[in-house]
Amino acid sequence: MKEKEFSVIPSYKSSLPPGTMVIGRWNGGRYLIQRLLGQGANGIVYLVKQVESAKLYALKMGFDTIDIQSEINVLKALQQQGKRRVAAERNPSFLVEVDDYSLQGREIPFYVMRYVKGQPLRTFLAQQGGKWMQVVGLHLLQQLRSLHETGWVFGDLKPENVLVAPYGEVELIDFGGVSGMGRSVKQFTEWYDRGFWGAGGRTAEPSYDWFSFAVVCIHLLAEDSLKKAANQLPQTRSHTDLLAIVGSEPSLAPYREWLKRAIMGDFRDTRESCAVWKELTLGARTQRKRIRRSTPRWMVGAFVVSLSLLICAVYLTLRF
Ligand SMILES: Nc1ncnc2c1ncn2[C@@H]1O[C@H](COP(=O)(O)OP(=O)(O)OP(=O)(O)O)[C@@H](O)[C@H]1O
Repeated sequence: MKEKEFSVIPSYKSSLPPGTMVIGRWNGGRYLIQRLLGQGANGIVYLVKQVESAKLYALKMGFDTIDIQSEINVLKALQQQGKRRVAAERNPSFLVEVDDYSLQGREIPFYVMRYVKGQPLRTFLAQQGGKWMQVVGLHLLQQLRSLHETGWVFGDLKPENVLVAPYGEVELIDFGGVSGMGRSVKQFTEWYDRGFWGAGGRTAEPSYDWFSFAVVCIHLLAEDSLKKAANQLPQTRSHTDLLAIVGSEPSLAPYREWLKRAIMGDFRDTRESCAVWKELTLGARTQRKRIRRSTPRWMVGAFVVSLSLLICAVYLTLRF
């Protein structure tokens, strides 16, 4: 697993102020820093304006050349595959430019990517409500599906790596953990790692991502129970704890069948996992609608009373 903490932060790892102009050493691209978007173990991400086009982008400066280069390689490969696919369903131009920036005598590698206007998954659900998991989950699985179908596994799937736009569209960010199918997962985070739960190996395969996504759901919808289970000793901790949470937490009820199958790695492929998710969540929604649409009891009562009064009135009129 990658080392995620730094004891002393050297100046090139601290963020640059807004207004700083980043000029690429090799391509000469000019980007004006607007603000910091986020900072992780691998680098710092800024919102920048490309001077030539005045367009907004996200620019990531890496702390480690090898790490950022492997991230760039994955993005490039995905880009190529995106272009090759007849109608690349998504905008293929995620990666815009790769270059180095000279700062205090150091060459800092950076890449420019599409700016994703969205909120981290946890913030989005906290603001919009847990029910949105149905929509967001499907979009996320569809993203994983296109990744898997092109031979990649996301690996380090966790709430921080998922940005959600206002209508629930999802964008995965941080491709540092993406591994080719069949290789070893190169970056992971304990709770979402199936090895941590003794539920399987760390080979990059679709089931690795299904498992992580299942834990993401449990984390966001039943956090206390997950914390309790994760804090057990490694000898006692196992995926059966996760299955028990899934079986007992009411907030997970709409996803129960999907979660159990994901934890057990029990889908044929990610296409099937999308279909099952869709069926379960759509099923739950139509059922709710049906219940909401059925005629309220008071209305039925009122109708019966009015009908009886009408019959009496007609009877009395005819009689006299
Ligand atoms: N394309 C983007 N558009 C908008 N915001 C972004 C984008 N890419 C990254 N961010 C923001 O920057 C933060 C850090 O980015 P990223 O996760 O790529 O860094 P990292 O160093 O690889 O992090 P980690 O420690 O999770 O490995 C993200 O959590 C997100 O808030």
